[in-house]
Amino acid sequence: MEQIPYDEWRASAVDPAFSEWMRSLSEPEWTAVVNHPFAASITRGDVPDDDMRRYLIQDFQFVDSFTALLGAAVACADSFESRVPFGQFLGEIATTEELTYFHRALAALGATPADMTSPELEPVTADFRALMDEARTSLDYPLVLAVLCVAEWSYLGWASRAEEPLPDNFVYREWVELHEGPAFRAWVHFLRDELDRLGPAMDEEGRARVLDFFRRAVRLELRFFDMAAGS
Ligand SMILES: Cc1ncc(CN)c(N)n1
Repeated sequence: MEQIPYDEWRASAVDPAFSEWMRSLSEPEWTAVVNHPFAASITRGDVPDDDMRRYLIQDFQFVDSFTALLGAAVACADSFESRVPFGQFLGEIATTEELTYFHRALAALGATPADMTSPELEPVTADFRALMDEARTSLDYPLVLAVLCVAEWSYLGWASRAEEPLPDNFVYREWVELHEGPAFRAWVHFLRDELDRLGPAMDEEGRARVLDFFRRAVRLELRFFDMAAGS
């Protein structure tokens, strides 16, 4: 999509938020992620076991780098008020998502301990980890935010399309619930608000850099679901 400078774009935008500028410039991939057939299949609970196992094994490796990236956000956020939500979410991910959900879901899907600790990384998983590591080692708060925001906002996008009743099988139901609901919405809201606060004060070059990380993350989200779907 053509890259319209933020200042020009916001003059006529319905929602002039910086995060919305980046999201709209990440089409058509953004819409392809939130409407991805694999994600829709999760919400219905009808992913074949082998595919769900492969996806979660790879995602556990994603979550490892994602957790490190949250730590970087605590370190490089520009105020105490901004550090706190990252610390809170870090605590949740380390208990709910990592320790509980992944272990139970992968056990239910027949994964071995080696699948969790040392699986062969799919190319997209390695590329996603490399992007998160690049953002983490930059310790550049807007870049860290861009990658975190894509990961969480896009997941809220597909998970909020789930129809009630959610699947009985906890592997699917809990994965949807982890990415939906008031607390997760507030978290995504916070990430977007932070970008919306910082973006307008940046110069064009700085914004282009944040946009580049945002777009790369969106493309990786799409490749990740494509990998999971075996396409
Ligand atoms: C690939 C991916 N992207 C995002 C999320 C949401 N934390 C995730 N678990 N995995």
